[in-house]
Amino acid sequence: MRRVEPQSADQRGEPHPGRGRRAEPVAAGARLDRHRPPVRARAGAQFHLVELSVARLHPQRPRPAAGPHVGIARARRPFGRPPRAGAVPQLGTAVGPCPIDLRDRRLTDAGPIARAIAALKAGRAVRIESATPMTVLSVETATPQMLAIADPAGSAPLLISGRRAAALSLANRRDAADPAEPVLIERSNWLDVDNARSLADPSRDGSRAPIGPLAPTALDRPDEARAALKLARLAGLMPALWLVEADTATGLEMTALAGAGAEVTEVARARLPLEDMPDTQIVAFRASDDGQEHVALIVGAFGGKPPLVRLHSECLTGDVFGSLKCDCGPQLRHALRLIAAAGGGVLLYLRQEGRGIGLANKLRAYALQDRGFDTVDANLRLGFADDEREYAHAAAILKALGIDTVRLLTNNPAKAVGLEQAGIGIAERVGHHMPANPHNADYLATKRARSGHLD
Ligand SMILES: Nc1nc2c(ncn2[C@@H]2O[C@H](COP(=O)(O)OP(=O)(O)OP(=O)(O)O)[C@@H](O)[C@H]2O)c(=O)[nH]1
Ligand SMILES: [Zn+2]
Repeated sequence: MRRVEPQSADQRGEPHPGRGRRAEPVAAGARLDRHRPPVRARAGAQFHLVELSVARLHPQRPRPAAGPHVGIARARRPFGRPPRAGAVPQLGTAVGPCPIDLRDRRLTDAGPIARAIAALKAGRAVRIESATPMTVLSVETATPQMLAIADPAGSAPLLISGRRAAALSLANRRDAADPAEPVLIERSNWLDVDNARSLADPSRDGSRAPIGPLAPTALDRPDEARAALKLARLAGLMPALWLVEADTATGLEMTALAGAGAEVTEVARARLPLEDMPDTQIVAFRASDDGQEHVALIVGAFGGKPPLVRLHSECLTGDVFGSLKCDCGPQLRHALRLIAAAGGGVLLYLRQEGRGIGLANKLRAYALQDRGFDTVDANLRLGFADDEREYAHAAAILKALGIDTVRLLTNNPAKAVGLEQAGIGIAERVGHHMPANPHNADYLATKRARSGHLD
């Protein structure tokens, strides 16, 4: 195992104190694949996540050399903890350098869910460890070779979301036709990697030759199946997984814990003068569970009454490219102007692209909209709920900034409810309407008619 040498201790007090300081050797026996005690998942079930490497699944293959690793700084007093009342950093306040407790850690020592997400995206198997473990591979990313290694008997069934099953007209053939419940489809010899992908991908619904018969079968581990499908969503993948039975005795490569709660850590802060808002700071927060990096823009100085806060969900197409299909770009810029006009407040830029289904899935939804589906039905057809966003990270960031009650800028009551359930008081909901254009008028009407958005 190769390790980057620690830097000398005399760097203390220099502009980046602590970086590389006091790196300690890895404790004897410390291994990536060590088991840690389980923690209670938010849903109430106890899971570990285990990534299975090709090397472990296929012992004849030579193991790659251990990669280089460096120490990663960790704040002694996590920034994620709320500061004292009245101690909200104001503009102009120097932030940092902060005391850091440097542990020697692998760069891959990210949150457990983050590692499982990376594994699924890379086409590797992830085991959801519980009393009845479940090992899955993404239908979207697993190669035929990987599937053959993880499932040499070729018997792995296909796990899809209940909503996708309904779109495939399988719902009425299940015991419980609850769209939130995953569905397991029996393996048959025609169900190969390509056919499974075309089953999962609604853009191929109209073009693929009929495939089947599809035989839904009993699902004995619904909690694990739901957790696995949620992981696929967090990875921005289609909700379809191969359920493989790998050798659990020797298959461990990397152990992680799921459901560690919604902790966030402030990782960087800087001034970011914006047009007409020179007194703005940008703060990056990293979530401990899925590793997602969210951003807070602190505009002006706020204090006293509950600040005006906007939770903006990432929309690459609208925010960056100025897409006319939605109202995100104008909403983002107008929210900042409103916050500045109110004397200060916070905009959270949350990495919830596509209402929580990820960019590729949102673009799949757009392709369905090109074929006549509205924004809600497109999500359902893909196998997702209309809105998959959660607000625990947003609430944790607000608390880290010393905010526990807000005036929330939104037309979406579900957003206010979600934030309130995550522990933030809503003193007032402030409407946030943008004029419609010919390309988004139907979209905005659908959100009012079907998603509960207020006029
Ligand atoms: N899945 C999907 N996501 C979309 C679509 N159009 C925009 N989005 C995403 O929706 C999110 C913005 O949410 P909106 O529903 O416009 O607004 P809201 O946040 O619910 O409500 P407001 O607070 O009133 O703006 C962003 O993450 C966009 O990427 C779409 O057609 N399908
Ligand atoms: Zn948008």
